[in-house]
Amino acid sequence: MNANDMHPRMAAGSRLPPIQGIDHTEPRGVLRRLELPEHITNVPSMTFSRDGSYLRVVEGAENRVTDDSVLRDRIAHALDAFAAQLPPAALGMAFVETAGGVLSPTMSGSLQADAYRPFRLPAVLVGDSNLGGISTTLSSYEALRIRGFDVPCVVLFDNPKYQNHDVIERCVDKDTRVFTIPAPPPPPPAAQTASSPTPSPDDLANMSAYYAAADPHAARVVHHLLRTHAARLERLNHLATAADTRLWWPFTQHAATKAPTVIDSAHGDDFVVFDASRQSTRALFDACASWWTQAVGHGNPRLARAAARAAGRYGHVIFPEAVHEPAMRLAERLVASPGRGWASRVFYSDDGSTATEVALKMAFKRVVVSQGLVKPRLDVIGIEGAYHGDTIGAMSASNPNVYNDKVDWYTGRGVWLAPPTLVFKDGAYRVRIPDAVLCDADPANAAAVAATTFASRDAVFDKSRDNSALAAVYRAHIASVLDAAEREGRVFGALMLEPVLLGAGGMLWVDPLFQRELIRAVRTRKPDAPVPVIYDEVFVGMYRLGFPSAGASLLHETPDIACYAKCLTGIVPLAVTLASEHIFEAFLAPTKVDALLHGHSFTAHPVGCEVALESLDMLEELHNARVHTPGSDAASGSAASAASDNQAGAAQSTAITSVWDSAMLDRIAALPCVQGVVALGTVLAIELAASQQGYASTAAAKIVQSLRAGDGDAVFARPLGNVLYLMATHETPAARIGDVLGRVHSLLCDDADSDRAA
Ligand SMILES: C[C@H](N)C(=O)CCCCCC(=O)O
Repeated sequence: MNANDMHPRMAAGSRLPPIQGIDHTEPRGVLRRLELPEHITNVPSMTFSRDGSYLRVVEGAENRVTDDSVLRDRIAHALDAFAAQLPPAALGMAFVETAGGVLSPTMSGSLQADAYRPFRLPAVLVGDSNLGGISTTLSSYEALRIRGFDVPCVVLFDNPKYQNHDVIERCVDKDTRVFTIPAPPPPPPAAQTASSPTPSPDDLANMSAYYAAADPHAARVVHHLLRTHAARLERLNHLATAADTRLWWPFTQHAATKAPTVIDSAHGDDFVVFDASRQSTRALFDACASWWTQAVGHGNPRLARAAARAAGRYGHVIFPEAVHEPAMRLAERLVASPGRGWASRVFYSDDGSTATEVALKMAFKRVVVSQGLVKPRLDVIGIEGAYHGDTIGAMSASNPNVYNDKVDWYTGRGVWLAPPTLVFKDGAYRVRIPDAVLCDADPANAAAVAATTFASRDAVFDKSRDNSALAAVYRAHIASVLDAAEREGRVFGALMLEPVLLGAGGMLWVDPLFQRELIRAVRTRKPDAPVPVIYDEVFVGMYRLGFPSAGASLLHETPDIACYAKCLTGIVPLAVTLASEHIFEAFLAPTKVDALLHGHSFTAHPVGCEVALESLDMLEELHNARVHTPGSDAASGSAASAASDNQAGAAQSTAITSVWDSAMLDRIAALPCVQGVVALGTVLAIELAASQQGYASTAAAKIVQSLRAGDGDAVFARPLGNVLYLMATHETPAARIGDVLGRVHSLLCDDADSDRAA
């Protein structure tokens, strides 16, 4: 039976046998299953035997593939070579065969399932029909499923003695079929094979007869694989065509949407998206870190296993007046870092918005109790352009802006200060000071401070700036705004800020000196009952900028309350609000009604807590690796605060690093179409010069679309108006970051040329 007996369009099949790195010729070389066209004989360092069924890996150092990416490149090369030789519109079936078991190590020491995961090829699991085979088969099965593999079928030899397929069939998921194939005849006695390595004519005849008999069974498996493949294509096409008719996307104008991004899976830095025009998938670099949540890469098996073990142990359990290990261990971990030196309590909720809602309730109660107020109308002190979430309470802590302009219930409840911001442009870090701030400057040095620049990122964060003229200008401005507000009878309930970087507000780098002066001003206004300081670190926390707490490390001030989410887990919704003991004590009273009557059904869900613990482990390992890598930026030490030293132990005195290549940043920042660049930690923001600034601008839309096109270097980014921002993880290879930056630079240049030509 040859290939197109299987499927009218099936032209050929190929088989890439396992890579064991040893000389491997199978004496029973009669497995002539799928003929390979003559010209596919030599793929680098892989030699197909003439009969096309075997790969001979010649012993030799150059062939010991000890790097998974090299291994994957070679397999991709072989598969592309096979696909390329198929007649147009013909269907081929290629099998990449592994050996030694799903979790056996490759040359690099990684587990096979992890090494092949980026391909996420549908897995045909060869089960074990012998005693003990049910457990080995199902363990392998679960190991594949937990890593996100589709396993359309499990195939095992029929063994009437143990009937393993029966139990296996009951235990696999509904999208997996179990097939049995007649077992081959026993091999000739060992003596015989030892004396003559070539198979005896009897054995050859037996095996050929066996294969002929097994063919219909094998054909059933191949038909099933073709059906599941066709069904998968159908589902992906349905996603592409129907998504826009059923889904209601957040932050999306459906009237203006183009074809949706059909994400078939994700791994490492990439989405694997379905390209309906080619009926195939391609990789797309997730430069949005899936709304700023990704820090250790997609499809990470350690996180998947953490979720599975907690799901298995607890599922979900109620939390009020209860405790479970993951929640307790995580709370202790968070109080130690980022809460070191100030936090004592952890309140769990579901997402950034709810974490900031909880923070506001905590701060307001503290003020009411410490200042003996009764039902006051409280205002937050905040920074213009700040974003604290999409729930109405969290929105009310932001000044009127594009995100709340169309929200009918929105009532801004605060006093907001226009922030001085920084960009890197033309070789220097330039402070952009709003007129509102400058008008409080002593005219003598207004001009001087207005043109403040810095030669290095570290200099911007240096505490020695506290004695600068600009600090005095900031102090004067802050005092005048807060005095004016209090004269209007405003009562402050909290200072709430996103340390260092306003995310949704346009990736604005706020002058850390200004935020520090604001914190100090608020704390010294009523020293006996200071207004609580809230750090909304939902975006910038958890090493997004390179530190567990960006505020503590880069502003050199610790808060009273802080919120974390996003990178805390990376794969499941979980948020925390950390608080210091004096905040907690405001809720202590004989009556329940004075308690914090706020709680979500899945508060402190064990899956989220366990995943967060694993995520923190990885983030700290990556951080320590960065800090201890000789010659890395992180190792050189700098303006990051002494306070940070008390954050997560001694290792913390590190420089403000950026994963983005500084030479390429210089070139991008020098482009006329670029107003400025901000590169902090894993975040890069490119502010495009545009007549319309801000979220409503469409200045970055074109380059975002261009970036998504292409194969091999396509990039998924989301604009914030005229700001194109990109995020990487702490694991993203420098070469990949270089490719992405190169692509952005060339598109910006093309854009500039086409604008000039227009
Ligand atoms: C998802 C979460 N609400 C968040 O942090 C998003 C901020 C706003 C993003 C605006 C956008 O991408 O269009």
